[in-house]
Amino acid sequence: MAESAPVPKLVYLVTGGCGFLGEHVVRMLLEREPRLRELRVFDLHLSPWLKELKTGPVQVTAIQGDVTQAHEVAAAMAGTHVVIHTAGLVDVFGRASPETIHKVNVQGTENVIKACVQTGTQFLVYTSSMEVVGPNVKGHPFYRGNEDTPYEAVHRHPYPRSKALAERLVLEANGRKVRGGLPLVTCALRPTGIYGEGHQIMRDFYHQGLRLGGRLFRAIPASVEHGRVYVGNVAWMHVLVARELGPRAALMGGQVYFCYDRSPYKSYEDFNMEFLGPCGLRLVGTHPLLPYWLLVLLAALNALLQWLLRPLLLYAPLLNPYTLAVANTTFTVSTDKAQRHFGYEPLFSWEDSRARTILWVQATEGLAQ
Ligand SMILES: NC(=O)C1=CN([C@@H]2O[C@H](COP(=O)(O)OP(=O)(O)OC[C@H]3O[C@@H](n4cnc5c(N)ncnc54)[C@H](O)[C@@H]3O)[C@@H](O)[C@H]2O)C=CC1
Ligand SMILES: C[C@H](CCCC(C)(C)O)[C@H]1CC[C@H]2[C@@H]3[C@H](O)CC4=CC(=O)CC[C@]4(C)[C@H]3CC[C@]12C
Repeated sequence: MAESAPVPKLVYLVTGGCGFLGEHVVRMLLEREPRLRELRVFDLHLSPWLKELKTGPVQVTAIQGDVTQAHEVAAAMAGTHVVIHTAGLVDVFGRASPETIHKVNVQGTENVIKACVQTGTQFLVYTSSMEVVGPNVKGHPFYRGNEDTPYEAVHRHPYPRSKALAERLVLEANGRKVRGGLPLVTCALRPTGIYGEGHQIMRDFYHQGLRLGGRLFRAIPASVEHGRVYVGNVAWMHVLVARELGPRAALMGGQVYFCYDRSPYKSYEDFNMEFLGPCGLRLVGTHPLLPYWLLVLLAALNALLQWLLRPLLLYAPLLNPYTLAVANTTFTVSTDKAQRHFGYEPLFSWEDSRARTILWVQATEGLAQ
């Protein structure tokens, strides 16, 4: 007898579902999670493309809400089986205050955990970050590391600090009893630098290159490798983890997984050129054009200007002491933990990921910045 299709019965909620990663998670769930009955998309700002999704067989419910408001989170989560918590304030440029970053990333995550307990949501997938590990303030390289590689994780910047605190809360919550008496099963995914369709910083570099007459200038030595992962593969990992947390709770509960695929190890700038090159940009210099001490000085000057100008305007350039340190420290992962624990294989090859990203950069040409 032919096997019948599974009856869709699960309700998922994606926080931050209108963000760069969140949108890919939402679309991936609709494409590849046959057990889905309803998908709730929770975000501070709802995107217009959500309307297009409302015509399919899965009920898509858009919920405008704020993760820092416990009652809004609890109301949105009532009756959900799985929550994928991607919402966060991704700010390493000094746009938001450290307090706001903490509030959204840590308190927001606390609210999600509390809501799981209160409403009986049994599965929580948290989008953490490689930044939870490093690079640390000492600039130690993390070369082809995995989830068990010893590394001195010391953070001073509000963003990695907030992600580390939030991740700890999520992992500690594993096993806590939720409403109805079942144990909460949690796990955290740590993407390295995500790239792909919708990546704002890639778009910024592209427009910067266009303004500079089709050129970008090398600032970081080509020998410094930076881990990158395609957004579609990160989304796919979230979908798989959410699916497997139930059947493999004993193995996966309370675990962390780096998000990885077969994107090549390269410096941040050389990697970007994989996409920006075919779009007509050129990276000038085989070595950094400015000496490192001068970049350090410029980064410090930017930080000072940011502080001085704050009462008048927001000055938040890409170069600051923190971004320079991250870009200038080798951080790459090499692991198969996700494959061993829940059968993850990248859904998109490097060639596909590259082609999709190039098409997207080309399509952004001429768009307002
Ligand atoms: N972009 C990257 O390279 C990496 C990102 N991550 C993590 O992935 C997650 C998603 O990041 P991206 O998609 O890049 O950022 P994003 O800024 O594009 O998306 C974040 C989403 O969260 C929403 N959000 C922010 N504050 C909120 C609040 N108070 N209540 C409800 N929604 C709120 C935003 O409106 C946005 O739609 C974040 O948790 C981030 O820390 C981790 C590693 C790398
Ligand atoms: C903006 C940086 C590159 C500019 C370098 C300069 C000024 C010399 O040209 C980006 C270099 C590395 C990026 C970060 C990294 O990919 C890890 C991240 C993980 C996250 O969770 C959030 C984003 C980020 C911190 C990412 C941010 C931009 C860079 C610092």
